[in-house]
Amino acid sequence: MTATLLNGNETRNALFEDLKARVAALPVPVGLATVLVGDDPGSHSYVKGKHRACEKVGIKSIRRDLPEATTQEELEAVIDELNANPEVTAYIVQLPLPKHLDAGPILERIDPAKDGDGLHPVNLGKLVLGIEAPLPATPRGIVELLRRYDVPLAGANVTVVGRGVTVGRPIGLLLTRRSENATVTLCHTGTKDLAAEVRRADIVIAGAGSAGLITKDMVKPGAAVIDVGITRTEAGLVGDVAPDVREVAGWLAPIPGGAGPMTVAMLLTNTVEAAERAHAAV
Ligand SMILES: Nc1nc2c(c(=O)[nH]1)N[C@@H](CN(C=O)c1ccc(C(=O)N[C@@H](CCC(=O)O)C(=O)O)cc1)CN2
Repeated sequence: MTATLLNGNETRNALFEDLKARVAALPVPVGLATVLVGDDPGSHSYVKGKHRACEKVGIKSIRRDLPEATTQEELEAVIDELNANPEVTAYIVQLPLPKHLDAGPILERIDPAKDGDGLHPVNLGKLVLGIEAPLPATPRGIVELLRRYDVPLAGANVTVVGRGVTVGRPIGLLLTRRSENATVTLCHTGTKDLAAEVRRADIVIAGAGSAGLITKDMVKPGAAVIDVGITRTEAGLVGDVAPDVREVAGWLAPIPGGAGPMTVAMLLTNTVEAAERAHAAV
């Protein structure tokens, strides 16, 4: 068996076409801002990708690039400026922040109505309560990808590996909504038997950031496997999922070309929805 590839690049491009039409139909300009602190090459590359995507869809993009030595107070001042800036429909703070900065109070300071990433505590709370709000971009992208490829979700056993705030923690909240109806197990470094948890899953979502962690022998034949654990090596990008998993999986969202491009598509979707909501409110 060779897995069907869940093609995030193709799906993102289709979503961009839809977003382009929605942006053109809005009588108000749409603006997405990014805040990037420091010199991490990966973060620089993701932010660049977000601005390139804005250009494709017709969204004005605004950059706030700050030096590594930026203080918590200086970063808070940038957040306050973006909250007040009428050109900014939504924005994100690129994660991870340098170690001397505390991401929690920064994310909390973002105006929840301008939260492009859906990571503000109020918006995560709304997700728990089933109230409409911006959704975390990567989890939303994963659900969209699974849906577009007709991967059965209702009643599926999903094993998530990794408890990070951008993927592992929120993905269970999306997949256990009534509309998805999956059963989710969240695994982490304290999990006693990771192989057993992965082996019984119909869907595996690997976001631990540990290269090659999920091996062929751990995957149930025919399962859907979503790789979101990027490690940068000299040889290039390596995912959490070993390459030969595609020989047993039914579906595979690989790195690169799977869930990653969907993250950007969903960030732009959150931004357009914020503009539509703001316009409907006037
Ligand atoms: N504020 C946020 N920070 C981070 C997020 C996030 O959603 N919000 N997620 C990741 C990084 N990320 C977006 O910011 C991201 C990761 C991967 C991709 C992507 O398209 N990956 C490509 C490969 C790209 C490459 O060559 O480097 C792929 O998988 O095909 C886009 C965005 C952490 N931080």
